[in-house]
Amino acid sequence: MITFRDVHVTYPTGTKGLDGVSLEIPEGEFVVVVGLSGAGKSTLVRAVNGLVPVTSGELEVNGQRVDGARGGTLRRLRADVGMIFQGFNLVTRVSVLRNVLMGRLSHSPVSSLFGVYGAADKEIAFDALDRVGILDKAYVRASRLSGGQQQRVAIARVLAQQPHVVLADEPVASLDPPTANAVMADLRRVQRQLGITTVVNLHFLDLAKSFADRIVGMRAGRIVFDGPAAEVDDRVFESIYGRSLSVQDVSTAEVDRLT
Ligand SMILES: Nc1ncnc2c1ncn2[C@@H]1O[C@H](COP(=O)(O)OP(=O)(O)OP(=O)(O)O)[C@@H](O)[C@H]1O
Repeated sequence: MITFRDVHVTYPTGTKGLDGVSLEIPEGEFVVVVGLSGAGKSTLVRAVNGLVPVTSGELEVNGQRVDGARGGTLRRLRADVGMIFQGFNLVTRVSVLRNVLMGRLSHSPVSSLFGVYGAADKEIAFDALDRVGILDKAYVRASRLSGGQQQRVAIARVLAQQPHVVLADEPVASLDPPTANAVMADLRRVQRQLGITTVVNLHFLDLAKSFADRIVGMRAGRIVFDGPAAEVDDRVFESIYGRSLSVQDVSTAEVDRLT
């Protein structure tokens, strides 16, 4: 369970990232956050693992307060919250397996410091690779994989971490539309299999509607819509984006389907 209670984030520049956000995300839900650039989507997601400090209000993850957490408390929290980034953040000069094993760092810090992982850690890493369909790439250098495959490695690394919460900040923004769809389908499938609470920022509304249980719409640091994906119609779209739907708001795959 993730709970925001009247959370404000003000950056040192004075810009408001979040302006009084209250939100409850129950365990096992798949939530997609949408909104214009600068609406506060990344700030919302990054606040959950303390990457962005909360200025005021309360933020709790599985009963643990994130606001004000530091040191060991923050490390324990981050061990339980996996993060997937737009740019994959892999170490591309080493193998896929080594990258996935990095997800075990918070569980076996001493042995992994020396690059030695136990059989149990390797089994977890192989299982994670299998879940995203790239087990055959385990010994391939990460740099040799396509963007979609690299993001699957990043998903496998997060799964190897065995977190209760996964955060994904624009995870498919650098992929072409069919690959973006396939990677979202992988993320959604493993999320359902393992019941991990997942919060994803997405740019395209059709992707958000296809994969979300629930959509949170943001505008100027505030939540302007919160409901099931099926309830997002043109009126809701306008409340989030301040204008009607245009061709730039849907992925190429959706444009093809509509024309
Ligand atoms: N490190 C920072 N320092 C100062 N201002 C920031 C910082 N990060 C974000 N902001 C500002 O906070 C507001 C919310 O930004 P945020 O990145 O959360 O929006 P977003 O909806 O994720 O946008 P995008 O889709 O472009 O990533 C914006 O006005 C942004 O310029």
